[in-house]
Amino acid sequence: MYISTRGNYAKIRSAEAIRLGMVPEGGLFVPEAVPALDRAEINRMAGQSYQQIAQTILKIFLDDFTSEEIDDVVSKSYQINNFDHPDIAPLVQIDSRTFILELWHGPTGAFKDMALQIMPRLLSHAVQKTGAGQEIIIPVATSGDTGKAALEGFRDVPGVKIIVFFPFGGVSRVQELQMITAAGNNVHVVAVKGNFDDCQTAVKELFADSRLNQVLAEHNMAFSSANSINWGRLVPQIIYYFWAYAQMQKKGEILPGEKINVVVPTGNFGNILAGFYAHLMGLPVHKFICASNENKVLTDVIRTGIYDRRREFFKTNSPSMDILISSNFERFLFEVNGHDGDKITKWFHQLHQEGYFQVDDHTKEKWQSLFISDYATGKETLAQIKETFEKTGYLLDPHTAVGLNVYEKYYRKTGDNTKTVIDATANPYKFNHAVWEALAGSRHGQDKDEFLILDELHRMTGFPIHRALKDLNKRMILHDTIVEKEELKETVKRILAL
Ligand SMILES: N[C@@H](CCOP(=O)(O)O)C(=O)O
Repeated sequence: MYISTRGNYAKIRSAEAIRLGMVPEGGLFVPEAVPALDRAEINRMAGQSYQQIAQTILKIFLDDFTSEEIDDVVSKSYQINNFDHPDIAPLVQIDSRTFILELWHGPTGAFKDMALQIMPRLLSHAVQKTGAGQEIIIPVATSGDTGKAALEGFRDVPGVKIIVFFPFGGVSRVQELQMITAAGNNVHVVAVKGNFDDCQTAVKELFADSRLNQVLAEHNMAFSSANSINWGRLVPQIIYYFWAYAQMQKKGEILPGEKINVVVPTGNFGNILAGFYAHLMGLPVHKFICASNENKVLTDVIRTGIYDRRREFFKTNSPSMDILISSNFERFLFEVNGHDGDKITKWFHQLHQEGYFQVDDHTKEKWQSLFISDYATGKETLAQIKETFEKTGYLLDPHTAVGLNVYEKYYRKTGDNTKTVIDATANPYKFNHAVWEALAGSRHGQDKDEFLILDELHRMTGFPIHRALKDLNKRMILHDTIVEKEELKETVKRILAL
């Protein structure tokens, strides 16, 4: 069963949680209890395919779906037409202790595809199961990657309309083009004069607006979410942590039961939280290393227990992590403080009203031996891309470079030789200007055409061009709406003709 992090909603089954997206009154759905996998089952995964591991994990969490339904969605989602690598998420070794988990082989070149290729199928089943029969409206807030992955995943899905809001000027040109050229008879893309937090806050307000939800219901519509606030987005992300562990075991890099480190560059805390759920299920993890860019609200809260968003918002060269209000930290706090919904309600109310909260020492102690946090500046990010390429021939995107940079700092400080998996969250060619600046050592490329740079980078590095980016500059612009951040609700009403 699924419960609300704020204790303000009845227990529901997974299909209902996925259909609703988030708790309408505020709060996120989480499993009432996290099921444990026994050691033998985790060891068996070393001989299994990505699809088999996916089936195991999904069946545990989505037990109101039939086994046939899960098998069907898994085989349709994680297949070679959707992912350009037979491993789905290949694990690449770059030195004796460091392994890069490439999560960007899906259709849009970002880790979001790992969940957004399967989630639309889960949502369609969820809608049928809950008998709601309404048209599902999915407002999405994105800092660049979720938007395109959701547009791709939900394109032409019957009974669904998707409206993506991205910060105008706050995403890379490739990310922007991927979204504004998105085809499909049910997709809308809107640029917002604001940052990601403005988009995400406004989207959450739509869910909480009872009058608007009533009007929607009168038109036989209902909101759901494709962001990681939806449990249906998060649960598929648990799979790849077990997969990575299984690959390490299979390659003989670790012994059964040996602990690994997991490094996650993260802004909305969803990706690292999925790893934490894997750990709660029994995945042997020594340290989770949470890596931020200059918007280091997560680094600070993990270190000090004080969540404070009253700070300057930086536009960085790892824009997908330009986030100060990290939705999934709420789920994390709920797990570590023993499901105390009252505390969560108090803290998140204070965050909303006053811009900060401080957790008690007891709560902070619960994560301090397991979680490490640090951040990389823009300059360090570029230097990491260059250094890694020169040393290993491996090309990092800026977000993955943030992860590796933070990990290297941790390694220098501790000498911890534990084998380490770093989530590679995006294809480097989604961020050509930053990668060019890193490798060429100058900002000259900033004024150059994005796709000329892409070609030059390709020539320089030999790194293959992701299929999603090949003819992106030749596609027609289909979405050109730009709105003020205060106009988001009106925009939704206009699109839906309410
Ligand atoms: N980094 C994300 C922000 C939204 O995160 P999500 O995991 O909640 O969808 C993005 O690229 O849009």
